[in-house]
Amino acid sequence: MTRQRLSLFDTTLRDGAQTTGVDFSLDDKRQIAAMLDDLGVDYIEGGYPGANPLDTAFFATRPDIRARFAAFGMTRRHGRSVENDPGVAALLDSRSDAVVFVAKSWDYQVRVALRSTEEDNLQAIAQSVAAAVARGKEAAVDCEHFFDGFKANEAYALACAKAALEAGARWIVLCDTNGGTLPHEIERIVRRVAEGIPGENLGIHAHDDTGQAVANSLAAVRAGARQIQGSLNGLGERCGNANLTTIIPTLLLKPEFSERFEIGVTLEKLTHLTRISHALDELLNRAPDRHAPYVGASAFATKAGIHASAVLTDSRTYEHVSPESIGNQRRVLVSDQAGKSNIISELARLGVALDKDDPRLSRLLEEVKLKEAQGYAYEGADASFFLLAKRIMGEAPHYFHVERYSVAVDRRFARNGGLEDAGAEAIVKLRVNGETRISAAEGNGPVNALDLALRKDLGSYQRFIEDIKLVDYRVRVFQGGTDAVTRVLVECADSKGERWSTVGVSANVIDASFEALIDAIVYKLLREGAKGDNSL
Ligand SMILES: CC(=O)SCCNC(=O)CCNC(=O)[C@H](O)C(C)(C)COP(=O)(O)OP(=O)(O)OC[C@H]1O[C@@H](n2cnc3c(N)ncnc32)[C@H](O)[C@@H]1OP(=O)(O)O
Ligand SMILES: CC(=O)C(=O)O
Repeated sequence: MTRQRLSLFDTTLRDGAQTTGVDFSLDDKRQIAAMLDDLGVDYIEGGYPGANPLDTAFFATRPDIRARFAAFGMTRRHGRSVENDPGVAALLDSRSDAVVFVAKSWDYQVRVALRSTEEDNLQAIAQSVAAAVARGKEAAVDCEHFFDGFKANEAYALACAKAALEAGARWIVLCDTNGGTLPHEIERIVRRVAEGIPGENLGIHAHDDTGQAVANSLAAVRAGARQIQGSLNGLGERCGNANLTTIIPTLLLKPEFSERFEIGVTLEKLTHLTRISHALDELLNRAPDRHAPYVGASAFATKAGIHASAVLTDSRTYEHVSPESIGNQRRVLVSDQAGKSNIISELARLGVALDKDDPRLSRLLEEVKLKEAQGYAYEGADASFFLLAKRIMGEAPHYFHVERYSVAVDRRFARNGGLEDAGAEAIVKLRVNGETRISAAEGNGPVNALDLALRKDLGSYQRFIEDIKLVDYRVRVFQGGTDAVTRVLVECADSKGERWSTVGVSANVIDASFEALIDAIVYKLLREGAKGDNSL
């Protein structure tokens, strides 16, 4: 069976710029366009030239991309001619390959939002499209509010779409602008539209206000639409747009679509998708969504023991596609939901072999469950889990012994009550290499001071820990009330690029932090192959 071509239209840089909290720079736009182009989308909508200086500058030089570069903007305004509309002129003058006109297709919106007439709106669509085509641009029309408009006045919504097609638009994009339409409605309406407008001219632009933008896009494809608009990581106005990071793997990996359609993204490029999704978050300074379909860190993470046992026998038992196909990874987590299979798998990842019949494995599993009941969480603290395993296996050397530590917090206030100075001092007394050493340090807070004092003088072990950097510190208080227990997670890195996480638990946040910091150092010493101190 010959497969039909589906066009992918990315609007990360236009509708994505309408996301709350997202503020692209020119350089961000250039980098994202390059990533999208490399991925293989067909169109990159760069923004709205003429609406703001950033987008105008972005369209003043065409980025060096293979994809079609699309400029977005309104049809000519009510009461103006196309020739005399600066907004239309900015679109036509931009260095774009395609122009996407947004046009109302709901008669109520024409009257209320545009304060125009139905007839004038039809003319604005036709005249704007014709002007773009006359300038040698490919034209598309985003029929705003199409589905609500269709339900209210089917004839007028269709007339808007037809006016665009007859004026020469390549794509008539049906927009679920308010995002309230459901998949079965989308499928029914697109089928009806496709009776008068060829499917190869129809696109879908869905918003996620009912959490179904992806389902709505796929429903439109089933009904005949041949272009999908969407964005990376589902960025977009309000709840976002259809998430291309979910749609692309679905089109390539699910036979219902992969057997009927082809897209510009290859299976090889699909293996870059997880990296691209995370790179976008990195640019936006956002934490990646761990639970994102396909690309999230938890998308192929198995926590339950029953699942882990089966996944390790045959991954297809609990995975709908292979994580490698999207460049993601399988993770088998250690927690209170774990069985021996989880433990064996995580130990193997950490380079430790332990047989299923080894009694130390049962002891380790019991200890994990006991500790988790006290508040420890090994799922995000692989180094502490490694140390726990090594201690139970009798393979954890003693390096040093902390006799005591103390921390003082210093706050000085000005006469007007404002904070004048703030800091903390810590003292750590420990035995190492047969000697007692006392180290003091100042820090910007108690944990910082403690960390610096602890790592100031570890005798012969100092050279192994010089390059440790504390890169993340997270505190969670749970159980609530006066019996609250504090869990601290610490993430460290070294100059080799290794990262490891440790956990500490106590009623006291400083004690919990101290425990996590000690684990972080001991883990590094163990990984570096440092010999234990026999004098302890
Ligand atoms: C569904 C969507 O996501 S559409 C995309 C929305 N994106 C944006 O709006 C982001 C960029 N927008 C902007 O920077 C500004 O809104 C601009 C520069 C485009 C326009 O700014 P202003 O001239 O100050 O107008 P304002 O934003 O207040 O109102 C929009 C105007 O466009 C008119 N308009 C809206 N849609 C259309 C349309 N499809 N065709 C013609 N005119 C339209 C409105 O009637 C209103 O007209 P008015 O100024 O006579 O009242
Ligand atoms: C065009 C657009 O972004 C919408 O109708 O939602």
